[in-house]
Amino acid sequence: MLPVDRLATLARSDGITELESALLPLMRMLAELDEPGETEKAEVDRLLPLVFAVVREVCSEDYEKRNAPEVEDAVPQIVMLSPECESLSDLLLQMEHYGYAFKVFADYRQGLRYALDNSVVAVVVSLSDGFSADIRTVVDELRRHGRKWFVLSDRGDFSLRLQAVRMGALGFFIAPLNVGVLVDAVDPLAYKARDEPYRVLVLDDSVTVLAAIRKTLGQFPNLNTQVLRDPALVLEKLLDFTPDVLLLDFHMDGCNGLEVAKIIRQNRAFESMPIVFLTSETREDVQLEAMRHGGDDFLTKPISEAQLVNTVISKAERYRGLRKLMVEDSLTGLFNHVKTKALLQQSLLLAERQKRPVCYAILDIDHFKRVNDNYGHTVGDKVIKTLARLLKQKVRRSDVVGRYGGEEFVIVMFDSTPADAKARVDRMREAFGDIYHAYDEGIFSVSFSAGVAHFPAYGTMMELMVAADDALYEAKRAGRNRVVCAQRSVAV
Ligand SMILES: Nc1nc2c(ncn2[C@@H]2O[C@H](COP(=O)(O)OP(=O)(O)OP(=O)(O)O)[C@@H](O)[C@H]2O)c(=O)[nH]1
Repeated sequence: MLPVDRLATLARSDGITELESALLPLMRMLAELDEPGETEKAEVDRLLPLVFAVVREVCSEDYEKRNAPEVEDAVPQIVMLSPECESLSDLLLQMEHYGYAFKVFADYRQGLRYALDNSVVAVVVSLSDGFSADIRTVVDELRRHGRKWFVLSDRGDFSLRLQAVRMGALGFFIAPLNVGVLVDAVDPLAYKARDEPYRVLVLDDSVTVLAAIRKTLGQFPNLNTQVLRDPALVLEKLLDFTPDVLLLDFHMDGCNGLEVAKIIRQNRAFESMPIVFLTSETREDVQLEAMRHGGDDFLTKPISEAQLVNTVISKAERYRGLRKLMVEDSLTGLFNHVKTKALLQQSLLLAERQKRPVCYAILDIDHFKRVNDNYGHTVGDKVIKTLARLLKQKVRRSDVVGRYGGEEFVIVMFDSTPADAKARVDRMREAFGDIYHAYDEGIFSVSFSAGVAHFPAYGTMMELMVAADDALYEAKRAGRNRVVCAQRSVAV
């Protein structure tokens, strides 16, 4: 095997698709050669810099960071300074179910030291008698060290609220502290939206153009740029990289950008992905024709850096916004039905390729009609939102969690065995059952039932979904508040 072929095989097995794509033209050329002549040597000289550029990118720290395996986030911590430790044990348990570690200190100085020495999301300071001198010192220190803090008080008069605001309190709770209110206040601090860089794919057969665009866009940490020279690999690359914008050369060897755009648009998944043509074409009729066939914009070569960056960011931003609206369920912010199914399909394709297991769970809140009938639709909606938040906090980053409709949710767990999936969904079920939901006159709790099915034991998406549904039905029939696994095992 030639060294270049070996390198490509390694790149493929390690999932470094950029390197594999960069090596392909070189391998094709070498495969056809007996004796390299001057033209071939010149071609090798032309292709090698691209390979080296990819190797440099792959070896960079940034690439490692982007491709690093997932690390589970640490459990976010809330510190409570309150003389009434015992009465807070229930709140402590409830906060744990919402995914928080909750520490209570009766000794305010000790609590302060803990909050300063550890990474805490927020501190709740209980005032039994307004802001005493001691409490003032404590909150001054919290403020000086940039810790976020809230007041908990049994009175909420204007003058006390004013003092709290002046001392930098982020919020004011009236005792007894309602867990839902506390979670609503601290969630945005603990789970700041992760701003993933926009993904930009550039398809151009000129190494010089690719290198120049990569260099310009590479200066922006909010852009993750990958390049491709071979149009034949574009669909695979789009599936793999799912770019937010594609920069597409208008004139390439063997085919033109318009034809590539038409092929891309024939795939539903890429119907609305922005395509920006890179061209030296200035004729209006050609540009209009290209727009008619799915182009969104033109960048005329030579492209100014400012114009390139502005166009890429504005197109990617709009597409992300649009996609968010299209894929999210409006009540819970989870993936909606259509998107969840698409992601399940994607996970199964990947699992098949990589010979890895996937578990699919379907969850349904028990006797939810009664919740609506007894406490009202608004309270019912809150219960749905609470379960959504709990699931979001309990799943791994690689899992997919979606609202399938009504009071039904699904979780797709990649690389998960049935026993592992069942145990995890069971923990979610227990946590959900322990949560108190509030209505006008008191509190109540609810449970959910779930069915879990395993791929490849159930080898198609339809089989998997039907098996999980049947298992859910079985869980309901057996008395609810339980998780049932579909029983078929993998043939060895
Ligand atoms: N509040 C609220 N209720 C909803 C929503 N979507 C569906 N529902 C209600 O959810 C209830 C589902 O009830 P059923 O499917 O009969 O089942 P169930 O009462 O949950 O009983 P089991 O599933 O057999 O345990 C219906 O009353 C729907 O009106 C929603 O978005 N908000």
